[in-house]
Amino acid sequence: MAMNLTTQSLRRIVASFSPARNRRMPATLPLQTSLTFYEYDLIMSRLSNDLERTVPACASFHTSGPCASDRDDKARKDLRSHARVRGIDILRNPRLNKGTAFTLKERQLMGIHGLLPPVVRSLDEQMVRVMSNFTKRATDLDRYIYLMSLQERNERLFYRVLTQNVEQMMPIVYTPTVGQACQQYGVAFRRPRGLFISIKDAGHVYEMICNWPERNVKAIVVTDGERILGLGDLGVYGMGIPVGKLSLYTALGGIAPSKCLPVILDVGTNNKKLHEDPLYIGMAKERVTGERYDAFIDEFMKAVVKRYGQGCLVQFEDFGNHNAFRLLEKYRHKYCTFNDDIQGTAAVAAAGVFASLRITGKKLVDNTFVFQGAGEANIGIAELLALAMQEEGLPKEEAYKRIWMVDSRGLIVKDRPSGGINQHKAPFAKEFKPLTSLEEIVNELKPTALIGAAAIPGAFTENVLRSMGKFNERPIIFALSNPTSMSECTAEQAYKLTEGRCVFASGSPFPACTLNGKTYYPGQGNNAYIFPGVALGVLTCGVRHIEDKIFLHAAQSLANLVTDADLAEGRVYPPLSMIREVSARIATDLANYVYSKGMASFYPEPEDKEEFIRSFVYDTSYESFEPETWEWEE
Ligand SMILES: NC(=O)C1=CN([C@@H]2O[C@H](COP(=O)(O)OP(=O)(O)OC[C@H]3O[C@@H](n4cnc5c(N)ncnc54)[C@H](OP(=O)(O)O)[C@@H]3O)[C@@H](O)[C@H]2O)C=CC1
Ligand SMILES: CC(=O)C(=O)O
Ligand SMILES: [Mg+2]
Repeated sequence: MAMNLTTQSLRRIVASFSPARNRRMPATLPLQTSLTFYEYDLIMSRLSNDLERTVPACASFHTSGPCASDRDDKARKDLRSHARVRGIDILRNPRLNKGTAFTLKERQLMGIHGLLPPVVRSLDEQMVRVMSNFTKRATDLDRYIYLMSLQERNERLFYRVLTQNVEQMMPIVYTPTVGQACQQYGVAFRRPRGLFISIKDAGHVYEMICNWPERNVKAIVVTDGERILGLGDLGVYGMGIPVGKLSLYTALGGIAPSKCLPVILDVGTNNKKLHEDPLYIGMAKERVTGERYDAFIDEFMKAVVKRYGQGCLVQFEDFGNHNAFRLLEKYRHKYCTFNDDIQGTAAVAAAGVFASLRITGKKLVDNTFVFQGAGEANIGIAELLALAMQEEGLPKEEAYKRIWMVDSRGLIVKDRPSGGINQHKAPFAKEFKPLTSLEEIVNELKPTALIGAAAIPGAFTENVLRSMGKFNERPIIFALSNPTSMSECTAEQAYKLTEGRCVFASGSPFPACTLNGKTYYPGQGNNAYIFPGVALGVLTCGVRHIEDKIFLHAAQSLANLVTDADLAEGRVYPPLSMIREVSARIATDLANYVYSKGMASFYPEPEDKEEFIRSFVYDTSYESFEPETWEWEE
């Protein structure tokens, strides 16, 4: 039963306490409440003690009882924090701070009256000020720094701004600007955000994780900074990526910020420029590799489970190729984990391909794919497309036959004189002559789809694009490399050189492009369409191991959300303005799927999956700290 905590009922609680504490009694509060600071403080500390006793660290995303919903969890956490924090410290705590939105009564109760300008503003009014400040900044990097400082100051306002202006904000907190911010992290750095664990701390990783103030973390994005977007090894400067990805966990997936932890594992950097950078904030030494590296990652994974439980999701992000695949294999059946660059990217690209088929009118198996790049992203996509073809009844070898890959040494063919074919590339190697130029490869193979993820800017040359237009009525061209500076071609080049016939998507956003009076809206083929929804589904349903079929399912779910109107405008993804809804729908579809396959561990199985999923979505409205408005279950 919900109960309103009135001054009267609070008084009753006070009466039941022992007034043994020796405290100064301040003057009674003005305004409606007649509680004294003494009474108020007593209640808060009593609540704090009770909560410490009664709110256990949740074993899963949601447990029964006090953590039944995110909102309850949050309200209790606010109470706990509130109980300990008073005065100026409230304003310094981004999770509690509401800035000028604190009411007069809250200001008086919490000891912050006079520490803010006298005006009281609503969240919407605060947003107007933020947007005005945001647009006045001279560069995107300035906007990034501005938004990060807002996140440090007032978390709810930050997320309200982000969720209500996704199209405008995503290119700043995410690709491409986050790439620039990482490159200049030494300058952009203001306050540390997330957990920095150095290999020098090996042996103490658990204790360091325990230093993180949140006790109910459910999602970690971790990197070692070796392959940050297509920008290479940025070492600890890569911390911008877990921070940015987790902002999207909350803004797009609705996972509360208190449940998210960004981590950078500092094992050094092989980027010589950083060794000489006086502003570098990490270990300016060559990367540690081999057994010591592996033991460090193992220790990290064990420490995560020890601190946050087996259900804590660990998303590997922007690891170097040589570690990404083997760590995925090592941990995928042992922990709740996935590699976003391999599996998340696979799902978003496959979804784009599935949606494209409605334009080209072809079946998946009727396509010939050429992948430029045979790394994490493209191997992931190729494998998932091969799996999708097998699901359509094609034998595995036949599926691989339709997929051609190109790496830094050229077309991947059997017994290639230049070698370099590892176990991930081998299934795609063909009996064919070795070719090195992409133009030549496209002319020989006449692919229906060309997918680039090699971080070679301009790799889709004029000749390549024209050839794609010559061989196909509706060529599929995906330029997936990030950030924008690494893109294989621009949207404009792709549309112009194929007379507006191509089906185009890019990893980083490109503006709409008008050609012969028709406007095309290029879709953003970025894993941001996948990981927030998958994470939400996995965490709420208690999925322990994230199989590839989950990503295939997410891809199909995303493709199904593309409308005919989207396709008519040239989009193979729903518009970014819909991405929050998309994430909730993917999570709901996943919930249905994982329960039907026995992959969920949260029981009893919720009847209405959509309502179940949506009940966890983080609410960006402010919590009231006026005791009269509190409600909780008895
Ligand atoms: N849109 C999205 O959602 C995502 C985009 N990406 C982007 O994809 C890009 C690649 O990432 P990832 O796959 O993880 O990186 P990897 O380092 O794992 O792979 C890069 C691949 O590119 C190949 N390559 C390098 N030079 C050339 C060349 N001249 N011609 C052809 N191939 C070449 C490499 O060849 P070799 O094997 O011989 O070294 C390797 O196979 C990045 O820009 C990244 O930002 C990544 C994840 C998600
Ligand atoms: C988008 C992403 O994950 C990448 O470019 O690495
Ligand atoms: Mg990535």
